[in-house]
Amino acid sequence: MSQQHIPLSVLAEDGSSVDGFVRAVSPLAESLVQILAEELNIKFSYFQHNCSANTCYLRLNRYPTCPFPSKIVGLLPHEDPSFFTIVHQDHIEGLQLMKDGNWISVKPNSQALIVNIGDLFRALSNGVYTSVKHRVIAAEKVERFSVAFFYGPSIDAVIESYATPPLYRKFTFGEYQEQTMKDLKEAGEKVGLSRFLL
Ligand SMILES: O=C(O)CCC(=O)C(=O)O
Ligand SMILES: [Fe+2]
Repeated sequence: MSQQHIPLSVLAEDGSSVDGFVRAVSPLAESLVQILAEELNIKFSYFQHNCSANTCYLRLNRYPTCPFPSKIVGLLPHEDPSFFTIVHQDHIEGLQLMKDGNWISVKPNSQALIVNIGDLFRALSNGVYTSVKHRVIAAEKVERFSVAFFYGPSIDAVIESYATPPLYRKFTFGEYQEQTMKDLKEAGEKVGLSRFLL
């Protein structure tokens, strides 16, 4: 597969479809974060302080056709490292979610958006919101595209469980990213939030 990461701050307001997507999804992300934060009594100012067009980004995913779809995964199983992610997929099946130990296929719908809670909201909400493990399977005959909008903070943002007793120790987003890189290098996979369990 190929991926392109674009920080929102470098997107030109050029009327392109990527620009249009960001302009439609950014206010949606702001509304969602207000609703999710209010449920937990977390102040919206926390997100206003830590998240901006310099810290949120788009990922453009392209999954080329694959002659051995049963042997090759399009995108490896992972939880997103953001507060949450808003995904727009095309009409090709491929995205799967882990539920009760089984992979469940998400019915493709190019008229709908998918919202995935990421590890940071899981930690902040003390596990009330759950980051769902997902992957993308490869397809033999058709190419697939998706766009993911990652609502995340700056590297110095402090992530602290809002409830007591906390399930996770306090950490910065920078620490989380460093740990992820280390795990990818040493263990070959992302271990994720369980590294920060108390
Ligand atoms: O392609 C998809 O449907 C999901 C993409 C995704 O999970 C990601 O970019 O993190
Ligand atoms: Fe993802």
